[in-house]
Amino acid sequence: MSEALISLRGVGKSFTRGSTSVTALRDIDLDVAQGQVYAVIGYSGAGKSTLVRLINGLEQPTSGAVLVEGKDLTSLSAKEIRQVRSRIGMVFQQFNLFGSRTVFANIAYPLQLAGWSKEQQQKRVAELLTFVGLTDKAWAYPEELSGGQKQRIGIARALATNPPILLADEATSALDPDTTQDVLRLLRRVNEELGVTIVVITHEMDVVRSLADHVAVLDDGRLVESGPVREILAQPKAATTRRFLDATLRTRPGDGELARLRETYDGVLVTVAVPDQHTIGGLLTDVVRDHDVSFEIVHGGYTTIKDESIGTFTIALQGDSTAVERAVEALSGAATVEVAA
Ligand SMILES: Nc1ncnc2c1ncn2[C@@H]1O[C@H](COP(=O)(O)OP(=O)(O)OP(=O)(O)O)[C@@H](O)[C@H]1O
Repeated sequence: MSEALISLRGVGKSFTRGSTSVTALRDIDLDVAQGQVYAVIGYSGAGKSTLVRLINGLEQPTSGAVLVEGKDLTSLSAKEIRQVRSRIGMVFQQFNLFGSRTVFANIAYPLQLAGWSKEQQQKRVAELLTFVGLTDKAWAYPEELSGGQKQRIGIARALATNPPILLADEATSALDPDTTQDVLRLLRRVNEELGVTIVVITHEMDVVRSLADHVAVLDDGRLVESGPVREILAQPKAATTRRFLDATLRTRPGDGELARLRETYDGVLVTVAVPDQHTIGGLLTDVVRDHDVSFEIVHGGYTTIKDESIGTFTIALQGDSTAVERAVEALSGAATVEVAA
């Protein structure tokens, strides 16, 4: 049995409509370990919703296997799939609250379905309302709440029966930037304080940056890149990932910016990603001291990822070609380095 809480093994999914077939996912391998916040990012049509429906057992893959807590969903009965689904809390973009029920009744609903007693329900709903900071809204109706408050209630309801996994499908896409940050902070607490493993589906790199520790990038049904967020942000390999980053992080020069820098500055353009705020100065000082080169910082800055920051600086490195090569080698020993072609 794999150690991952969720595993996709060579998963493909096609839909057939009449004589045409659409392939939504191709040969996806993905492992989400217990305790992780794993983001799946992709543009519209990349296959994100299909992936969610496969993980929560609403659809079966055309090929490959989906495992949740070691159970292969492709080999389970409908009843067994329902049991697996009860281990996954769902949070939706449009909140999906019952408008005719109070906040209390919305959160109590899954408890009622699971057969909890009235007293147990009351105790659990009170705990959840405290956790999401909305004890004063127990008797309000969803229409009386702001979008952010609705999503807090959506999260409380998803957590009601203590599922070990939370699947958040574009959970902040309907919210403004400030409210988005509040909800992302709440999701982090869900992960850190309650130990819930979270899979976040999003089209926003900012969500990945503030919340996730791992990320997979989907493009046209393919998983084009995956790994720790810090590594992918520091050195994205796939063109799709770079597009996402160029749109959100101003610290990495895009192709147009690199062309402009090349016209403006002499020397070799080198982009250096450093792991924290205290590294770049010392690193560049050492390189200039040890090698016969000079430099100018021409682009870059710091970006916050969860509570840490990484710096990405583009420098124009000047000197003879051997010295520049050695300097790049020295930088590569201490940081992630990309030399512009
Ligand atoms: N039930 C279906 N029948 C036919 N085609 C489908 C079905 N569900 C999804 N698709 C197709 O599969 C591809 C991926 O769709 P999916 O909804 O998973 O993408 P997405 O990344 O979630 O996009 P969005 O962000 O726009 O929701 C699209 O080409 C879509 O048209």
